[in-house]
Amino acid sequence: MDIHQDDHNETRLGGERAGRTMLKEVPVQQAVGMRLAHDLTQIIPGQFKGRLFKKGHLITESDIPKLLDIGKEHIYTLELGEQDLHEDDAARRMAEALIDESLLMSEPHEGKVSIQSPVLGVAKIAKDVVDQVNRLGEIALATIHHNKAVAVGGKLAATRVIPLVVSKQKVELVEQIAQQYKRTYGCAPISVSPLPVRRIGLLTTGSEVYNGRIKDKFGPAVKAKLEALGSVVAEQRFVPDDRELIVKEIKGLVAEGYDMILVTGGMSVDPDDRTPGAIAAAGADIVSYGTPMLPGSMLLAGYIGHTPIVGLPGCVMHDPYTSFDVLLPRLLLGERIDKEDIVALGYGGLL
Ligand SMILES: Nc1nc2c(c(=O)[nH]1)N[C@H]1C(S)=C(S)[C@@H](COP(=O)(O)OP(=O)(O)OC[C@H]3O[C@@H](n4cnc5c(N)ncnc54)[C@H](O)[C@@H]3O)O[C@H]1N2
Ligand code: MOO
Repeated sequence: MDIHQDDHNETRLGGERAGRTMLKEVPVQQAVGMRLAHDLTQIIPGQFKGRLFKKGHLITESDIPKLLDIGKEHIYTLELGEQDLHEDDAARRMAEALIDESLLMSEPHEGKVSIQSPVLGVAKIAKDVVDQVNRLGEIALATIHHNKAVAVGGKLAATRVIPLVVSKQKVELVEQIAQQYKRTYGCAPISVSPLPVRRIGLLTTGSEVYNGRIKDKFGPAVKAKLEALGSVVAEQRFVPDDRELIVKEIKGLVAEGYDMILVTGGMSVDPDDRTPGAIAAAGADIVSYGTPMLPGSMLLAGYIGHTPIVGLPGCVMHDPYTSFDVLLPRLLLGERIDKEDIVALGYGGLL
């Protein structure tokens, strides 16, 4: 947007357009009785970052030292042109256009509108749309990653324009991009798929655990990860490092009709690591043994019929974020994982 300085204290936004916005700079000492044109921010590192004064605040004599303390020697008075939008309204309109109507939208705060999830779910974010919108310039649309789990009230996205005032036309372009996406895909570019409650069958391998030499640490770790996503371990069984016994118990868990089977331990290169072979022998279609993500490289993902089966390597027991944690939200939604999903883990997958 063009900004033309008309004289010492008046700024015109929008060049020669009709209905242009007039911004006037007023020294704070002369601003008593005027209203602020936008939220004003204070930052005290380590202590405070936020709104000190709200848009529309009526300036009083006692505000003057506070304004000077945050470096404001002038304030703007604003006459909004009919072809322009204030940053608060632009942020609000962009958010309304882009999000599913079930999502929670904040009031503008320092020009920013935040979008939160009303449910425990999985973020569904159209990256192409986010890129298209941000390519327009003067706009910030920030989101979390597609397919990330999000808690109730968890942040999904935020919108803001860069200048105080932006042309309506630019916001209309955002609305058109969002409309086009909705027409093509039948859903908003930013939405959440609620996580259903799934019942999981867990098989823990390892003779050292089975024989009581050490206490099981996999069970509690896997239970915590599933519970955080609203699902439950319905049953945990234990087996020593014996291929035939592992195959038998996998088949037993499948017969119980659980939504997903997880098999822990024995996933790497030792002669006692029997789990990948046993999963194959139990009749699984293997999508991938191994993922290009560290931690979680020795994970196996496959299906027995429609039931996902995942071999979990040792790291899942102690690392908070592994390839399992990336795939888990989609597995719980019932989305089919394919080889390309595994391939995609490599870029950015070194933690
Ligand atoms: N030479 C190589 N070494 C390792 C490789 C490799 O490719 N070459 N891969 C590494 C990766 S990655 C992982 S992850 C680990 C472990 O993988 P495993 O799934 O085979 O784990 P285990 O050998 O069965 O056990 C490792 C460790 O964890 C303890 N464990 C296993 N299950 C339980 C349980 N339920 N509760 C408590 N503790 C458990 C086990 O006793 C071992 O101490 O291999 C790397 N090494
Ligand atoms: O499967 Mo390992 O987890 O990369 O540590």
